[in-house]
Amino acid sequence: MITILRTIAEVRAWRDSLPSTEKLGFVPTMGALHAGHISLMELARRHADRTIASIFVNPLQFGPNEDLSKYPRPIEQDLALLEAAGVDAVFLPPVHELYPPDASTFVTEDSVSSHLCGAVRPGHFRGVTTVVLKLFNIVMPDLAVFGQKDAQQCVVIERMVRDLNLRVQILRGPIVREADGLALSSRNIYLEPADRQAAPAIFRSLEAARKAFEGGERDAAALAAIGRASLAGEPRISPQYWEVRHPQSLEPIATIGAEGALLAVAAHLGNTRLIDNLLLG
Ligand SMILES: Nc1ncnc2c1ncn2[C@@H]1O[C@H](COP(=O)(O)OP(=O)(O)OP(=O)(O)O)[C@@H](O)[C@H]1O
Ligand SMILES: CC(C)(CO)[C@@H](O)C(=O)[O-]
Ligand code: BAL
Repeated sequence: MITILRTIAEVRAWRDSLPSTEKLGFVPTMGALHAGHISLMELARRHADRTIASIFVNPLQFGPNEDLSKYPRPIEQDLALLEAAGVDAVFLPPVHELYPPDASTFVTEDSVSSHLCGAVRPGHFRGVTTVVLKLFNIVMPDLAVFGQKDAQQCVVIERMVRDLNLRVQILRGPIVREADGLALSSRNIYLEPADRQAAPAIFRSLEAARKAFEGGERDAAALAAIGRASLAGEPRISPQYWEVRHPQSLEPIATIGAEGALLAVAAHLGNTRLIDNLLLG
């Protein structure tokens, strides 16, 4: 049976009960679990002796006009999926357990957070770094797993771990996709049928740029133009950004060199905002 932990004290007692020789793997999530999340649980299980997940829809990373209140919360189904995946424990804190009403200490990463999603979701990564550091301090994992689907989030967390000397190893899990290429996301359930049909055009636009890269194109502006033109063919999709960036600094680049590049897209389909990306080189 999976152990359900709702308070910080319960997590600490569970953590303290583990043999000190055992390695603990941690997978933070916002729930509404799908096969992408489960692949991260499996990755954690392969690299650790015990695995703990968290499910917490973190209010601090949602903007005032975002989908915090309607974010899906199918908790019984999530627990069944975690149990079936062989996860040992799950932390399900209520909001007041993590955020006292007068909380006044927050974590801000000032460089890689400012690009891409950070530029269009002000305060989002401050919410992510704050909650992830808090979760790390509560769970004290040896390793933590994040999905490449949220590529910028991976870069931000890796930077925080480096800059703050956190003793946790970060692993990235590859993007799990539907058969038609759409990256799995908890937000896909918001899509109207016609938007769901249109959505794989996002991945196709990344693939179009990858094909050009494999054909020898190294000019970042040319690759971005190919990706944007491909996406422009799908009228139901309104791109927010389609960028070619340095994979670690997330700064714009002119030419793709030995370090490769991150192709990153965010787009709206109706009221639903989806992101996707692809690493080159
Ligand atoms: N398709 C996927 N493949 C691999 N990992 C994923 C995938 N989707 C999400 N993840 C990862 O799961 C972790 C928890 O993410 P989260 O709970 O926000 O799910 P999500 O499906 O990305 O939801 P959202 O729709 O809010 O973006 C993150 O590390 C995220 O990168
Ligand atoms: C890492 C995370 C669980 C922090 O709330 C969230 O941003 C997510 O689900 O990717
Ligand atoms: N996986 C990203 C969480 C968010 O969009 O808030």
